[in-house]
Amino acid sequence: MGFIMDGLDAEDYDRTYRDRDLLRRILPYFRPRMGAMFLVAGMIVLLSMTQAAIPLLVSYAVDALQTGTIAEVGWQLTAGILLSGVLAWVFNFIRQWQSARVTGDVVLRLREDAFDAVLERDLSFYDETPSGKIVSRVTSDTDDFATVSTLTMDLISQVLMVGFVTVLLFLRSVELALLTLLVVPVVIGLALLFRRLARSSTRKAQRSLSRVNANLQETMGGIAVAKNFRQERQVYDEFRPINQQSYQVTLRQGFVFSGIFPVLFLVAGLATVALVQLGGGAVLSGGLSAGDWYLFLQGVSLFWFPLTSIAAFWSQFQQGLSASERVFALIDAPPRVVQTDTRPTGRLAGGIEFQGVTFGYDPAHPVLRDFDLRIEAGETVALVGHTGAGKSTLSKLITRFYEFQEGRLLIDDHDIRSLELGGYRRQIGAVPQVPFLFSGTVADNIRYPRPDAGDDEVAAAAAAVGGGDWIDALPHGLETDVGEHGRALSMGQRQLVALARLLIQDPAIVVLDEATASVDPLTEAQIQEGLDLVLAGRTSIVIAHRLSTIEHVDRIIVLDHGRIVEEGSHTALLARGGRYCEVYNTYFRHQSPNYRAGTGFVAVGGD
Ligand SMILES: Nc1ncnc2c1ncn2[C@@H]1O[C@H](COP(=O)(O)OP(=O)(O)OP(=O)(O)O)[C@@H](O)[C@H]1O
Repeated sequence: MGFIMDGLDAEDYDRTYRDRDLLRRILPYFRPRMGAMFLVAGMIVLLSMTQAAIPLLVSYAVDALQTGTIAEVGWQLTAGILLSGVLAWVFNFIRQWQSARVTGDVVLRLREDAFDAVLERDLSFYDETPSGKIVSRVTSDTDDFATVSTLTMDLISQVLMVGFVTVLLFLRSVELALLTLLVVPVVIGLALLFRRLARSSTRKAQRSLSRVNANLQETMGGIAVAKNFRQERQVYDEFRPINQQSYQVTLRQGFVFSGIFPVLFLVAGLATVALVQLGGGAVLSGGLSAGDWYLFLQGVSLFWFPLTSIAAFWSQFQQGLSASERVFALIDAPPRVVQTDTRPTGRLAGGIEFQGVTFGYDPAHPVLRDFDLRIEAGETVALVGHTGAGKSTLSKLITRFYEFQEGRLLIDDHDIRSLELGGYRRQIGAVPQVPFLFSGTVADNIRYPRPDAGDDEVAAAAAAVGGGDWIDALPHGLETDVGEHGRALSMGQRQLVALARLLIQDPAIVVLDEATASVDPLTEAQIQEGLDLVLAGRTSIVIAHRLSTIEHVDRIIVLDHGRIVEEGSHTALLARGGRYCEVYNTYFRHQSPNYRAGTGFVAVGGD
């Protein structure tokens, strides 16, 4: 079938499934509802039979009119038509109801699996895939897949109906049946032509819509910056042509979709004219009864409807199949971080050793080459270096968010790949520059790593960080709502919450990316106190941005282009006058209370 990635650029993990494989992936979702599926199939057969019975009964009535026997059989035929109508309604109701249940169940489980797969993905997956695209796989793609199941059931019902009508027509008159069948190639030709037009216009419409979504997402994400620079007009001007393009493309799609039915009806009308003409002549010459003639005229429309709807929904059908392919590709994407064993970690001491590690986000362009570094258990290490030096990369390998290509990374002398990942991660406290807070209260956020932590524990952790004064500044203390992403708290407060959260987690290793955003001196002092408390007794790797941190750590590691160029204590490195002094002059010196602009650079005597 060669499914096409309609409207979405292929991602790295996308794959093309053979029809057989796709079917094998799809079927298990329907299996638990087999009973309901059989019921639906039964209803479809019965519905098609009762629907085909109505024109048949009417044709008998027409014959009875012609032969003058209507008075005798009229009421029976009327009752038959009424009964068929009622039964068709009942069968259709059961069919729709049951298929809605089946489809609903399938989407429910598919979406759960897709969401589960998303949660299991490595961090690299999130770096590489725009979040909007992941969301659309879990939501609209699973919906599109549901459309396929509904359409498949409709399709089966319509094909059955065509089958019944064809048999009926042949039973009544082989010539006229063949004449009716003559229009089939015409319809199929038109359907194929339409399929091509519809698919191309649908794909364009999807793409233009995803451009609108992407633009909206970016605008909302950067709205503060846009407002700050008073760029609302420019943002609007950028949005307008994208929106207009979407309008034009959707209009074209509407034109194509609305164009096909009049054309198909025209062909149906021409076929009906031919049947009226030929059939009417046959009735007059006595070769055909009036009832048969009526049945054939009805047959054309009974025939026509399924064929046209198969044509009309073909593109939707394909779209749904490729949607299912996208969802399964997401579920089946192989993890990059692979553990070779599940060694229980117990309580880690926290020793870390990189042995000849080579790593690149893109393996062809390594960020770290043959990298060696040993961090003793309980040591506090500051990583410094210019932007892009590889500081965050080191922390991402320690947190096991990324897989390295060569070398070994040892944790307490055990290969990191041999550890039970869940247990290991629970012992790693990672704090990003801008701590992420989830919607809820301050207390909820502090409790996040250990939901069973009692109120006392949470209050004690909050009070321990920075002396706890910061809690008094919150309108409702620990019960203050943090707002979306913690926006209702100041940057300093968010950092304090993150530190209290770390106390509750009680990790053996802390990986902390210090905030670059400056906070007021009081909060700064509170954060410093909090840090001292949180880092004590743990192995800590701090991507340092504050002078007070680098002055107090056990060892500073200066990175440049993924290599260690210097290491030692703050005073020793300053005395050496090497690369550290450059970094110090650039990033830290101005934070010193003795700093005067333009004076007092530390002499750089190194390379
Ligand atoms: N997700 C990513 N995908 C591809 N390349 C990346 C990714 N993250 C970082 N890099 C690249 O890896 C190199 C090291 O980046 P890293 O983030 O480790 O630097 P850093 O020292 O932490 O810088 P900064 O202080 O600016 O955060 C850079 O060249 C960067 O472009």
